[in-house]
Amino acid sequence: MSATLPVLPLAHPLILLPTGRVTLPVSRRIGEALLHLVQQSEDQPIVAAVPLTSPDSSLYEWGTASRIVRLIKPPVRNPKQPYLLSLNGVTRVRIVDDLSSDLSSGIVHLRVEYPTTDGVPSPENVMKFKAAALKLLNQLARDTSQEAKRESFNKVAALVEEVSQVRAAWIADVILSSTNAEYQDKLDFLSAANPDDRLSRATALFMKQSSISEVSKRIAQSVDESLSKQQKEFFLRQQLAAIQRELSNLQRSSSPLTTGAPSSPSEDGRPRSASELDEDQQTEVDELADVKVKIEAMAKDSEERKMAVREWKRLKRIPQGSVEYGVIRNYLEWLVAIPWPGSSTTAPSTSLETLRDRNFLKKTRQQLDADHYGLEQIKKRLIEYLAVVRLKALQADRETAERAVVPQAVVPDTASEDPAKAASRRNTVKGPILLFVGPPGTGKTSLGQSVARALDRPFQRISLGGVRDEAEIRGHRRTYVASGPGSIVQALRKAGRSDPVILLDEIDKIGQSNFHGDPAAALLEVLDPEQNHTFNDHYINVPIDLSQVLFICTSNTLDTISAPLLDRTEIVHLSGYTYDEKMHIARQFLLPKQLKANGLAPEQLTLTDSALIHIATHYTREAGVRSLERAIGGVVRYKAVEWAEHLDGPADDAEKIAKQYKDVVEADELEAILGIARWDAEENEREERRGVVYGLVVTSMGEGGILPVETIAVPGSGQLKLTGSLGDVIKESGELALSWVKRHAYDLCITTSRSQDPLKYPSGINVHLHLPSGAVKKDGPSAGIAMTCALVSLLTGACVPPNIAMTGEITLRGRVGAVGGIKEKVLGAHRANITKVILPWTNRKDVEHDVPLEVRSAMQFAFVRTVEEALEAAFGKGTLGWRPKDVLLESRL
Ligand SMILES: Nc1ncnc2c1ncn2[C@@H]1O[C@H](COP(=O)(O)OP(=O)(O)OP(=O)(O)O)[C@@H](O)[C@H]1O
Repeated sequence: MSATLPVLPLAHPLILLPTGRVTLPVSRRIGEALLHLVQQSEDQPIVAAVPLTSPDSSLYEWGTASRIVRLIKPPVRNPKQPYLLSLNGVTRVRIVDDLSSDLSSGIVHLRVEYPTTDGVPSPENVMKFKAAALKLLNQLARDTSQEAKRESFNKVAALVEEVSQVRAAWIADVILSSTNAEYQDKLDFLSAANPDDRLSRATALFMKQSSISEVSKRIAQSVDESLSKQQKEFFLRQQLAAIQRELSNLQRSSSPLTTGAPSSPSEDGRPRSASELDEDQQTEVDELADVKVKIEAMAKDSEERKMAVREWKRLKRIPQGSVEYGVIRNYLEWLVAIPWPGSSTTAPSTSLETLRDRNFLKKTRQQLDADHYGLEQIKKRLIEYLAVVRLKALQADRETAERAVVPQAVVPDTASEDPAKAASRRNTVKGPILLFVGPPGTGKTSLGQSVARALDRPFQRISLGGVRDEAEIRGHRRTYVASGPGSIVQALRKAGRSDPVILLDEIDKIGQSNFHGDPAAALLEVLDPEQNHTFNDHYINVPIDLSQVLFICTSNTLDTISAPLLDRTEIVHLSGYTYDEKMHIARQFLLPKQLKANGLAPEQLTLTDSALIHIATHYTREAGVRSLERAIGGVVRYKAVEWAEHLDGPADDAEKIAKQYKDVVEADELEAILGIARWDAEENEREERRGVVYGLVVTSMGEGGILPVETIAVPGSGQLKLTGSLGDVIKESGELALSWVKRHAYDLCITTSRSQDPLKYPSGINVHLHLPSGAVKKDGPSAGIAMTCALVSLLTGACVPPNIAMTGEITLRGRVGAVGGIKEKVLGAHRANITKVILPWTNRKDVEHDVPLEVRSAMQFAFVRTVEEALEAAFGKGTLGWRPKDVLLESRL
């Protein structure tokens, strides 16, 4: 039978077998011709899909009559895209026309012949075909890892088994059209129209396919084998190392005479390796053995143990030289180094014993007194705190003991215990978290150390100043190159116990949330008793229980600490020392410490009281004692050199007497030893000037001091200019002060009528108000009265003496409101030789409670309620010429 069919050439190496299906892109021209065809015919039109045997050759003699099942036009917005054509192969056709027809002009119509493809193949051929097909299909099903594929192979296999003799050739077409046989084989198969012929070709092809897949499997297997050989080698090497270790142990224990081996143990008692080249290998083995022991010591069924075992197994599988090996080993070393509470290698806690001691509080007091002078309030607070810690620990201990006594059946299962309850039980061991706030050098860190000593726990300090990256606290994930755990885990490892005292230094300087995460939030998790029993370090990746750790925080100021963090702490203020306290600290602690550090005996150097006070007043001006310690250190070092020269000096008696060593340092020698006193110059500079008044401040370091408020008048039109890195609040204080002064300019006799603006009368001026140290940021409302006094001084010409300093917020109505940091400010003023301070009336109690008597008695205090009272206290009674009160106006107001 023959017919004329439109011929679709299939680009090399595409081929469509009967029963197969293909989707291919076709050019616009062919697409349009096919579309025309589709539109013309009622049914799915038939085309002859004929392969091109090579990219530029003519048509193959055989093709497949196929139905067009779908033709997709390119989208309108992109007409250059090809058409998409889906064909379904129906039956073989042979072209009986000219095979070299010109195909470039689009679809050509050629005469084709339908060969007789039906007929029953011989049973022998069918049997062979079935066997080959089943073998291949089973093999394919076995080798594939995809479940769906396996199922479809099995289905086809079932079909093959059941297929009748008549349909056998058809199923050969089905299988071949979906397996990836070679192109040439498929072409041959296409040309086989006779069923017997088709079956025998298919059988040969299937056999070829299954032998190919067998060979490739064998290759894969041999690759696998060679890999496991590497692993085998690794294990053998490990065993070899172990055998070598045992052998050298044997050698060591037997006498050198009998063995004749020159083996001597090394200093640490380990056998010395035969060659130094083996030393590394030996330590490696020892270290790994150590890790193993520690893993075995971990609590059974604990998370950390599971993780360690898993990683250990992985380590053993990996070749020793690989990068991954190093990473896992490093991780394991960290994991086992953490003092896990349940591990038998973790140092046992002695603190419970210490807490049980009846004299615990007495001893603690003695410890605190031995380490620090003064600080009565703080020591009292610490004793209270430690008493609470003790009570709670003992209570928790009692509860545990009771739980152990109750028969097993009644004891609630800990695993099924409510986690909240478990947490609260854990929390009972702890008190609140202490936060020491104060200027540098006031003993915050050393108080933390004293607490650790009193509790007999290891002490670790983590400095948080400048920590911008969350990973510094929490560690980097293991996927990072050179990752490691965060500072908390490092501190725990160094402490070696699960209950150390950890001092988180300078929490006010921790970075805020940024693209490196939020370090403050990580810290919050560390400190929060609700969360910290499952602290998650990114590197370790096993929850770590921090509930036994006693955290103490220090900071210089409270301003930059986030509210949630503050909320979790109990604040203890250390405001700084008076001169008297500094003298005692210097004599009892700093001088002996420096003498010891510099190799002098106490009898070899004495500093007179006047010398010590001179150092404290003229060479240092700080709330704490760190500079004082440094200056004393300077004096001691100077004398140490003199002493050394004296010892090494000439033997000649006369000269020796001339170079006599003097063991006392007087105040007048200090200039020769320490240089010119820094603070002398500043004091001399302070003078009485129009428009300048001294305010009281607390710096960002928490240290009190004085700060001049300077004002000048420049020609202008009544503007106020504020400079000195001022924040919004302090700027508003400046404007408030000016408004008050303008409002009272007439009363202060600055203007001659109420309607006149003092900045415009008698001539136009601008006022420039500046707070020096321009680079330091300043803010807050407490400079209100100082600014008002400075403006009044500028506009009236009256001056405030330089020994007066003041602080206080003002309101628009002229009231003076309370401010904070009174103790720091007054102590700072005292250090700066201020003799009179003006403070808000409402801060009276702060002075009485907080300021030491020694300072109170050395200074004069003026507590004021209104700006008028402040002006009177600053300028002196009667200095400012107040106009008699305008009774009428006041009553109208
Ligand atoms: N009351 C005191 N008695 C004895 N020594 C003290 C006292 N206060 C501070 N010191 C000593 O002063 C030195 C500085 O103290 P420390 O390092 O504790 O200061 P700090 O407040 O932690 O400072 P920073 O805020 O800068 O960390 C230490 O050598 C400490 O022993």
